[in-house]
Amino acid sequence: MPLSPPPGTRISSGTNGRCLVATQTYNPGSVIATFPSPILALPDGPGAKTTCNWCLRVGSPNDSTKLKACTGCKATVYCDANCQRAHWKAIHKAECKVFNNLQKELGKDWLPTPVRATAQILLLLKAGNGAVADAFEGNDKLEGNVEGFKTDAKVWQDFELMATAAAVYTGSLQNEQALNAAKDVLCQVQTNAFNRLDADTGSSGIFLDRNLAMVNHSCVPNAFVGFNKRTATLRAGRQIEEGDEITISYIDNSLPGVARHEALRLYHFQCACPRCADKLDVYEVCQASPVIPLNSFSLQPDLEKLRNPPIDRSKVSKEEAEAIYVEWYEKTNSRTDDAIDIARDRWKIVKPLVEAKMWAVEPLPTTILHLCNFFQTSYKWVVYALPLTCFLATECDPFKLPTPFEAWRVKGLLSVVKLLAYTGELTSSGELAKRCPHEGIVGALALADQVTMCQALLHLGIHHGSIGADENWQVLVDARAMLKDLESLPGRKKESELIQAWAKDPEHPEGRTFFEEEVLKSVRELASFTPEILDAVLGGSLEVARH
Ligand SMILES: C[S@@+](CC[C@H](N)C(=O)[O-])C[C@H]1O[C@@H](n2cnc3c(N)ncnc32)[C@H](O)[C@@H]1O
Repeated sequence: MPLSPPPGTRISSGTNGRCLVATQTYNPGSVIATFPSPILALPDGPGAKTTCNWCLRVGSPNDSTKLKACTGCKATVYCDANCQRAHWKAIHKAECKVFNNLQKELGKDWLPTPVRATAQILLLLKAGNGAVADAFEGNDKLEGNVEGFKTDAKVWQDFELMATAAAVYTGSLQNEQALNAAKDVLCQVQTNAFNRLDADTGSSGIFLDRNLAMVNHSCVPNAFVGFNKRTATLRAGRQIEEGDEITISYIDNSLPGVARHEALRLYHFQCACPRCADKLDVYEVCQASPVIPLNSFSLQPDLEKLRNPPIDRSKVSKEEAEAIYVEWYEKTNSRTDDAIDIARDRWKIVKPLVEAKMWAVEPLPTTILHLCNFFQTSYKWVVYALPLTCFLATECDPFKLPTPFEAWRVKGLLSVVKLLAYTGELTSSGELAKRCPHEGIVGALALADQVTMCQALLHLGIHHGSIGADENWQVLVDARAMLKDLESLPGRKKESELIQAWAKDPEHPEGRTFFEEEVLKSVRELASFTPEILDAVLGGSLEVARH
């Protein structure tokens, strides 16, 4: 069967191989296509025992609906009999034997993700699955970049081992030709499968759909992909005109060039997008972004600031910024010692970016996020995480990701809500001052209407989350439930009406003033403590408990 591009698109061929082209216009956020029947959708290696192997729901320890193991191999788990039956029919009937042999012969009960994915494809080919044969062996087969992978001796050695393992476990290793076929499949999987990064849980798995795999990469893409269970959705990130090539980013495109090019090595091409060609940093990409106006309904509605960020470029050149990233990564990324010691060493490295106020240039936002995560795991310091999340949501994320409906922007907003719900309780029980020695934070929270703040942030998160993600995204479901609870609180009629008026029309005069006075002002005040907290904690003058 030839490729069948979704309605509203066509497949074209050019210098970058095949690509997907729009045959109609798409507005920012509109769905271009959904892909509900992937060839591969599996959890990461050991995740096979903690994630439903069919619908990919991640189990959690406090989950009331426990995942049940396959009684045959005990190596895969499922939500219920329906998920198990569907997986059995699709692949597990053949795969169950593989896991059984693996346990008998090697005492192992999981396979590394690329090995399991390759094994699944080999089993489906063996069973005569036509769609899989078309995708992996037909005239229009998936790109594998085999010659490219061979040029890196270390990578190729790993690939030979993984392909051999998949061929042995599936009983396909009859001869040299069969081994080469397994290597081809592995290369095709590596080139075309998506890391199914789950914005709820962060846990990933992989996903491969033959038509979705036709979308090429750009570091300034016009579309993005989201995952929900076994379905991928391709959405426009900005306006796409008829005839435009649809592009997505295969990597974290907010990273500096040096890191993006390293991540793209796996795909064997030199990216020639404007971001790479003109060596643009995040601020320059943001300044040129056509979606800036969408931020008028966001926590950074100052569009002028997005167009002219208050940074001092004379303090750090682009080359220096890239060198900072490399030093940060090489010196601290693989360390496993005390989180605070690592964070302090990172702080020394990122200092020039701080002086230049380039808060959105990586690795500065990640350095702040790591400290924020550290605070959140500590009973004594958790309140300090609030200013940091406010800062990330106003000074980092909007510049890194100017599209306000991207899942990570929405998640950033909702992290502020979670912390406000916590500090709100501490404030009303009179515990806040006892728990938090920072007078500025305590004072700001005493004056703030934390319920109104949560309510406004939930409106923002629900509005943008509904554009950028599926309606049943758990983050959205939870946000809606929380908003409903807050809106039913007694004695808050006036506040609720004003926030609802603003949410309906961000230019509503009283609604907008109320949002600016009661929400933005407090968020900005809390965020303003961040540089000083970072300096005190990471500079070493304020001792924090170690883990
Ligand atoms: C997922 S496939 C995309 C479809 C591919 N063009 C094809 O014809 O099958 C990924 C491969 O497409 C090519 N590719 C994707 N984006 C590219 C780009 N921006 N420039 C050059 N090649 C690109 C690379 O060979 C990459 O490994």
